[in-house]
Amino acid sequence: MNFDDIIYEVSESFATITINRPKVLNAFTGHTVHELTQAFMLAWSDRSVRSVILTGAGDKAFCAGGDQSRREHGGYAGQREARSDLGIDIEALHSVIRDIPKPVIAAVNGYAIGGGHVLHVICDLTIASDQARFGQIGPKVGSVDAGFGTGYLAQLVGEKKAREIWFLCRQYSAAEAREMGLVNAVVPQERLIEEARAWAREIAQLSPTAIKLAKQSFNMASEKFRGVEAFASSALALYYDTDEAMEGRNAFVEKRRPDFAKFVK
Ligand SMILES: CC(C)(COP(=O)(O)OP(=O)(O)OC[C@H]1O[C@@H](n2cnc3c(N)ncnc32)[C@H](O)[C@@H]1OP(=O)(O)O)[C@@H](O)C(=O)NCCC(=O)NCCSC(=O)c1cc(O)c2ccccc2c1O
Repeated sequence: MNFDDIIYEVSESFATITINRPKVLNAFTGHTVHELTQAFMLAWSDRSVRSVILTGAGDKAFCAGGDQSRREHGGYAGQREARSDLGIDIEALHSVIRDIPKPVIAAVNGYAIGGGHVLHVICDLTIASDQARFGQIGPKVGSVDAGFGTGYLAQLVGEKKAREIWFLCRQYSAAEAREMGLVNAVVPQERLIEEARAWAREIAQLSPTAIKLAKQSFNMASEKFRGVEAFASSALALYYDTDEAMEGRNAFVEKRRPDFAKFVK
């Protein structure tokens, strides 16, 4: 199947999905998210695929989140075909990554920021290049990924650390991410994809049914965040309609610091 914003490949026992918008650090639009969801569905139905590797094109970024150049008051422009009020069906993508009964390995080759960070958080396993950078950025650009991006993140790294990640919007190195339990392994950039493939080959030696049951069982403890995310998406659409949220988006596009002072209530 041909895609515009992603590359979908199957070889040996695994599928590799590459977000292919390197000029904008692999930031996603509604169309990108739709294609990613379709690719995961293909991998799900292909019995030769035993795991999925998700990565980004180029050597700078895994994914820098929502494409801010497409964002306007209320959501993402020109993408009203999406079911979500936001113009991006991100919940469908998050759901398919969790529901596909095969391990999803994020191979993080650079920035995993904002909604791009949430994508790797949701993946079952994360292998990071030593050049990778991790962080949430919503409160700087007038956005928030509540649900898996907050609650499930806290399950992984602990409440204090998750709150730090969101309330300070700092970036963390691969070594720091490893230290806080956010990633499984760190390898030199040039070995990243080969390492992810080696993990995929190991998985292919194991019982697919046991893996499926294990994944579904792990998911149960965080299932409540799906409901939180649905509610949060509706809230986010209302927030995106405010001048406060637009100040964050505009500051990024205009390459200046945001000024949120006048929005304190
Ligand atoms: C990631 C960075 C910290 C990297 O900084 P650096 O200085 O190394 O690189 P540049 O900033 O110069 O970036 C190079 C080039 O890429 C463009 N770019 C980068 N990120 C984006 C982006 N997200 N959208 C559009 N364009 C982007 C940048 O403008 C440069 O282009 P030039 O033409 O000037 O060369 C830094 O880039 C950074 O902080 N990026 C912004 C990250 C960001 O704001 N992400 C969005 C957060 S909100 C979000 O992700 C989100 C998540 C969801 O789940 C949603 C769900 C539903 C709806 C919306 C959602 C949503 O918005």
